[in-house]
Amino acid sequence: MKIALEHITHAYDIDILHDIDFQLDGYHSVAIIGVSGSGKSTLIRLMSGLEKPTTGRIRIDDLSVDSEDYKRHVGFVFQNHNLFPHLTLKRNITLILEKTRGKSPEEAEKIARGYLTLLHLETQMDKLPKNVSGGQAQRASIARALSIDPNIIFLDEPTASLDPILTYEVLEAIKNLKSLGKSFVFVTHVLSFVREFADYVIFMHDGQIHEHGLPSILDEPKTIELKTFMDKVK
Ligand SMILES: Nc1ncnc2c1ncn2[C@@H]1O[C@H](COP(=O)(O)OP(=O)(O)OP(=O)(O)O)[C@@H](O)[C@H]1O
Repeated sequence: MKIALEHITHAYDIDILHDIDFQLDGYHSVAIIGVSGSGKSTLIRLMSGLEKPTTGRIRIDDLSVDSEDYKRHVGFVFQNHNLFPHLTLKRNITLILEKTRGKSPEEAEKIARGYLTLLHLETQMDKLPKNVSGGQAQRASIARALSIDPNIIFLDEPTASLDPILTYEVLEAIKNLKSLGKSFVFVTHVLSFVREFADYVIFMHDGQIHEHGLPSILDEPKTIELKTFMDKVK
């Protein structure tokens, strides 16, 4: 995956991201870490094209993140599963495939079943989100993100609302997706997962990319801010 962040700033009522200028090429699983409020979610939303930066330009795999071509080929998994509550896990997927990808009901059913099975939800697919565990619902939302056959999947703290056992379950499921040959950009506080799954790490501090490098930066932080962060989350 090729990431080009060109002088990105972003403000809500105050400035959140401050002139991020950053290029990366050749990595497939990029973790974004940092303390709460450092701008991780904002950055991943901008990279996925969900929101536009106040100034600057983002290109990923040589496509502007504003372009329809880019948006059609990215999936996003939110902190909470964001499934439609009145639809079964399976229908949450088939609806999107039918409405946004022009799939026939039969094709959509086949794709949904395939990804739900990959995420070990074959016995849960006809249930409503409220009738499955938080981890199962989150795995269904990962299946939904995969179902559109994205090149890149963005995950914003996919286990934020889960207890340690469900967190483990969801992170194991994500690890198993590595063989699909997709790229991943994810925000997480679970450093053991970063060490196992990421091939590159971005550490955000105060709205900037403060330190970045291979996962080994976690063991040998160069800045006091990353060192302090590591001491806190250990
Ligand atoms: N929609 C919004 N409107 C106004 N301010 C926002 C909005 N979204 C985020 N912020 C503010 O922007 C700053 C960065 O938020 P962001 O969610 O990107 O940080 P984060 O590092 O992902 O934090 P967390 O780990 O708590 O999710 C915070 O101060 C937050 O309050």
